[in-house]
Amino acid sequence: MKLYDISRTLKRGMPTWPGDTPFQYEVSWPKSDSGSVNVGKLTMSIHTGTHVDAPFHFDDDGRKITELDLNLYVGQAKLVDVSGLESIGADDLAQIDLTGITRLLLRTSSWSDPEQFPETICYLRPDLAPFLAEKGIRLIGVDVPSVDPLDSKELPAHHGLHQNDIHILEGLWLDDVEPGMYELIALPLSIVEADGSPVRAVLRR
Ligand SMILES: Nc1ccccc1C(=O)C[C@H](N)C(=O)O
Ligand SMILES: [Zn+2]
Ligand SMILES: [Zn+2]
Repeated sequence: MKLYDISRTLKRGMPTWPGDTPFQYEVSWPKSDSGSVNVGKLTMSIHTGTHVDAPFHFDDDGRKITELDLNLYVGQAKLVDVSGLESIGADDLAQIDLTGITRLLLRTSSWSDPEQFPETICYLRPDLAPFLAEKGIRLIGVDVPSVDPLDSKELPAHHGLHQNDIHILEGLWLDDVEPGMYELIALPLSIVEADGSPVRAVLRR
C-alpha cells in the first residue's frame, strides 16, 4: 500500500518561528573520534516543520505531550481543500460532510514559499472549534505553522480547540495529496515535559 509523506523535511536553514531556535543537525561525535560510529546531535524548536502542539504550549497548566491520547494520531482522516480562503470558520465547512469524521486535515495552500516563514497564513476563526466538536472531530491538521494568525498573542483558535478537546497538528505538507479519505499516522515522540513534538506524518489510502 502506498504511503504519502505529508511531513516537511527537517534541514538546516529551514524556516522557524521568528526568533525561535534554528534547526541544526550535526555529527557531533564522528566515527574518526569515537572509533566505531557517527553520532548525531539535533537542536531544534519543537514548533519546526510538521509537529503536534500539546496544550502546555499555550497553557501553563495544560497537558504535556506524553499525556495525550495516542489513538488520535492514528486512524481514519478526511483531507479537505479550503485553498484561497483568508480564514476558516464554521460557514466555510458547512457544505462538507463530516459525519463520522474524527480527524480533519485542512489544505489551505496559504504557505506559498516553503523555504521562508510565511508573513500571513489562513487561520481558524473562533466559531470553528465548537462546530467541529459538535461533528465529533478530535484532531485538526493544517498546512501552516499555526492555527491562529501569526501575530496573535491571545491564540483564540489554540485555546478554543483545546477547550473543545480537539488536538492540533501543524505544518503539514499537503501539496502532493488529493483530498479524500485516508488513514493518518502522525505519532508524537514520547518526550517528558514537552510542549509538543515533531512528527513524521503519512497518509495511506
Ligand atoms: N514557536 C513559537 C515561538 C514564539 C512564539 C510563538 C511560537 C509558536 O509556535 C506559536 C504558534 N502559535 C504555534 O502555533 O504553535
Ligand atoms: Zn506549534
Ligand atoms: Zn500551534
